[in-house]
Amino acid sequence: MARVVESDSSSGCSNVLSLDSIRESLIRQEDTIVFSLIERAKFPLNAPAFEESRCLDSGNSSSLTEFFVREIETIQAKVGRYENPEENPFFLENIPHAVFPTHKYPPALHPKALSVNINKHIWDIYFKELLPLFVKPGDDGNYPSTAASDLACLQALSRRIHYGKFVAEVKFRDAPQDYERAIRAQDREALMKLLTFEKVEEMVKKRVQKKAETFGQEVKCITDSGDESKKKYKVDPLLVSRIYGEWLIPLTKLVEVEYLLRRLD
Ligand SMILES: O=C(O)C(=O)C[C@]1(C(=O)O)C=C[C@@H](O)C=C1
Repeated sequence: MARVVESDSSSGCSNVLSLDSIRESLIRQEDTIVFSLIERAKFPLNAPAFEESRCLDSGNSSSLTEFFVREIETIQAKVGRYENPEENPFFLENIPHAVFPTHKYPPALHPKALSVNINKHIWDIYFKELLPLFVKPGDDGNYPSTAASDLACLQALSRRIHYGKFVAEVKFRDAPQDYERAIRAQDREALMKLLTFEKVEEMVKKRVQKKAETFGQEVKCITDSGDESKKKYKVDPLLVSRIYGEWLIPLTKLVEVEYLLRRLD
C-alpha cells in the first residue's frame, strides 16, 4: 500500500500515513463534529447574528458572525494555524503571516492542494441548510456565544471535508495508473467512481448515528428504565447520519475530485 509522509502534530516527528490511518483520523474527527453540533444545539437559530449587518463600525458590512470568524482567523493565522495543511481558512484574503516560528510540516500533498478550498460553499450550506435542521427556531440574543459555537462547527466540518485531499493523495499513490488515466482525461465521473467505497460510507453513517445516540443522550436519573422509546437526544441521531450522507461525505468526495484533477499539474 502506498504511503504518504506527514508530520505528527503531537510529537513533531514524521510518520507515515496510509488509507487506514487517514480513516482513523476521520473517525476521531466524527467525535469533534458530533460534540460541536450538540454544543450548537444549546442555542436557538439566532439568525440576526449571521444574517444581519449591524456593525457599528461604519464601512464594515459584516454580520456579527462573519466579523467574529474573520478576527479569530487572523489571530489563529498569526500563531501558525494555516501552516498546517489540514487547516483551510474561510476568509482567504488578508490572512496574515505567522508572527511566531512555525512547525515545518513535511510536504504531504501536491502544491496545488492550496488552491482547493470550498469553504465559501461550506459556509452557505451550513447557515442555509444544516443549521435550521438541528437547532430550534428563535432568538435569545446570545449572539457572541452562538458565533463561537458556529465557528467550532464550521472549523470541524471544514477540516473533515478538506481531509479529502489526504484521502485522495493516498488513493492516487495506491493506484497511480488508474487515476492518471482519468486525470489526463479530466474525467470527473471516472474519478468519482474510482474513489467511492459505498460500504465504507454506510459504516460511517451508522457509526455517527451511534455516536450521536451515545454522546447526546439526555441522562435523567439512575432509576431510568432504559426504555429505548423514551430516550431523548440533544441532536436527533438520524439527522446526524443524514448530515453525513447528504452533505459531509459528498463534499469530501468533491474535494477528493478537485484535488485529483490538479494532481498531475
Ligand atoms: O474512506 C474513504 O475512502 C473516503 O474517501 C472517505 C469517504 C467519506 O467521506 O467518509 C468518502 C468516500 C468513500 O466512498 C468512503 C468514505
